[in-house]
Amino acid sequence: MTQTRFADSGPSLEYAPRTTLSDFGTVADPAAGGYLLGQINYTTAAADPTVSGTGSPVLDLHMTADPGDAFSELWITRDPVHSGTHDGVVFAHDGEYLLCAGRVPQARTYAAATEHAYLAALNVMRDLGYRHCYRMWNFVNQINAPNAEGLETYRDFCLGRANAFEKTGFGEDVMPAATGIGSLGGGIGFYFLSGRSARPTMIENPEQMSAYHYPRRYGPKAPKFARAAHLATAGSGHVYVSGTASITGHKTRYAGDIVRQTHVSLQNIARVIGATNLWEHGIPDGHFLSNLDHVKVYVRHAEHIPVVRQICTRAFSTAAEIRYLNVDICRSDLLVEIEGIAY
Ligand SMILES: O=C(O)C1=C[C@@H](O)[C@H](O)C=C1
Ligand SMILES: CC(=O)C(=O)O
Repeated sequence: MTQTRFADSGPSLEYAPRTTLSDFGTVADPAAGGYLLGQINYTTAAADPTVSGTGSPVLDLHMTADPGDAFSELWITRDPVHSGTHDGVVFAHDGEYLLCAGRVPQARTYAAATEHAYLAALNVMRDLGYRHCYRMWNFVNQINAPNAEGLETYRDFCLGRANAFEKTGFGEDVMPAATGIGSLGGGIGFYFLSGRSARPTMIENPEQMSAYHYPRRYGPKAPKFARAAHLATAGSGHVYVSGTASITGHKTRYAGDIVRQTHVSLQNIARVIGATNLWEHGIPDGHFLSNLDHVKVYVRHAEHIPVVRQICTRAFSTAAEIRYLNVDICRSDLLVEIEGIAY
């Protein structure tokens, strides 16, 4: 696959859907100048995706055991949305952006069902003309456990995803940013953001091997995602940063050491969004960690959350929305993973 390095990100678009991490159950108010492209609930039980009474996709993810920690991620867009369903996938689009969401029910193995669900979502994007997918999220229950055939569930998921990408040619030029993280139940929930004319630029980290080049020791098919995706919108654009962990090259660093893993994760993010690296990718404006917002911090062990919170509070802006989630990470020796969006 050729890596897009100096992609023409095309004209600056006037807007891109913005999100907010609201208290659970909050619903966007069109009167407040926005339309709800999709609502993702990080909550205490998983459910199949639905289209709400007001015509927005809703996906419930089992991401917390405490109802008090549940929150909703609301993707707000500028124009009225049209919604629909196709083969288990729900979607909404506003003429420029599309959000689609799906779920693969709990199963003994996941590759075939993941491939089918991904193909449904990729077909929706293609058929509606939103070919430029720039961000994917995947929430995989029992992510480190062996499936019924002894293959780690994450690797099983990666196999199905890769097969869907290969069958459609998706990702051959521009790979989206992504997150692939554990959950507390509900099989595999996923949601994607895609644009019609917004051509994302995929961003890689020179300190890390591109995940899609990982050697076979990490699974039969490599994970398929970029370290970040830049969307050229008005101003400096948005940088969607993938889930980022304590990996340099292709190896996990500081196994067992939560403090050092947190610092390496933050260093990786700072490197990806920094001016030097973005310039290398043809993007003139760099960012700092203090520019990151809508941060999700995934921590394997609950007892580590206080120290991770202490480190992240110092690293990010006091204005940043940050949520901490106690879930498994896609490699059994990883203790923490961080994602966010730089505006
Ligand atoms: O497989 C993924 O999409 C993925 C896994 C983790 O490395 C991280 O969450 C980023 C993406
Ligand atoms: C495993 C992980 O977080 C990565 O591949 O970036």
